[in-house]
Amino acid sequence: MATVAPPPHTTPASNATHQDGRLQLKPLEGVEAAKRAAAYASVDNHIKPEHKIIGIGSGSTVPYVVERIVQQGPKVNLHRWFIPTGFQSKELIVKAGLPLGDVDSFPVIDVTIDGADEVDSSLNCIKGGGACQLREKVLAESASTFIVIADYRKNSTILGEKWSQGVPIEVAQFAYASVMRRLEQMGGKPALRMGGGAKAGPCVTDNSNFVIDSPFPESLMKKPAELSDRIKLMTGVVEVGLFCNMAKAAYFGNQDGTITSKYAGGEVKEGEQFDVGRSPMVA
Ligand SMILES: O=C(CO)[C@H](O)[C@H](O)COP(=O)(O)O
Repeated sequence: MATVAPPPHTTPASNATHQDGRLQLKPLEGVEAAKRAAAYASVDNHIKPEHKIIGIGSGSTVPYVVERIVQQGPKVNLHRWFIPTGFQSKELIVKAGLPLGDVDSFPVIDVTIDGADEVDSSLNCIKGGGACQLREKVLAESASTFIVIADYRKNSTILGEKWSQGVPIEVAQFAYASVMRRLEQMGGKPALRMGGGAKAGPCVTDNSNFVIDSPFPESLMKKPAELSDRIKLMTGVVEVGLFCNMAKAAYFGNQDGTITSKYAGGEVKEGEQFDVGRSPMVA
């Protein structure tokens, strides 16, 4: 673990207000409550005081990771650096008043925690729903420990079971049409991701590339590592939103408030109670 000096300008945001030793949190229910529980559990189990370089993923579940890290307190956070996986992730770190680092300065990361669009029974993930998969995969690979968090909607046996939008594939703008054609030839149903109402034309990533989303038949999706390698070899493909054999653990928040956790060795813990109101135990 790197030893780092506290940055002079950073003052971590204050913790959630405490009353009689318990956190006063915003009441949540449904999917948001599930996301928060998964995120809190992942931080409590994997972000320890000795962890100084921390990768922060992207998406709507990761803000709860940052919230839980802030609850660990400025004493420990002032001696850490937090590495973002894109613009949204950087803003999360800065607005939380946590020390912002970059992967150039800290190429070796202790722990990266990130969301996922879907996770299979072997912890292979579809990622890139927010078009951040390139930087996310760099930080996932650079981390000694990569942890995935999600709500119950993402917990699958085979990829593609619940996430129907397809595998997000970041491509060079110049090459998108030829990659689309190659993906069709291998059985995909590719679609160029558009910018949505806010932007006429395609979605453009933080790296100035396009994203193609492509579902594939189950015969291909049940061997995600092979599929990822085939796609990655196509000229013009920058990164594939399949994260295979990378996650050490995945935490899912359930509808009933419990947590399901899956581990790289195959262990699964179902229905564990998790009390989000209990303040994190940080030495
Ligand atoms: O890969 C990602 C962005 O590219 C996100 O981590 C993934 O889309 C999950 O997002 P959310 O937490 O909002 O479900």
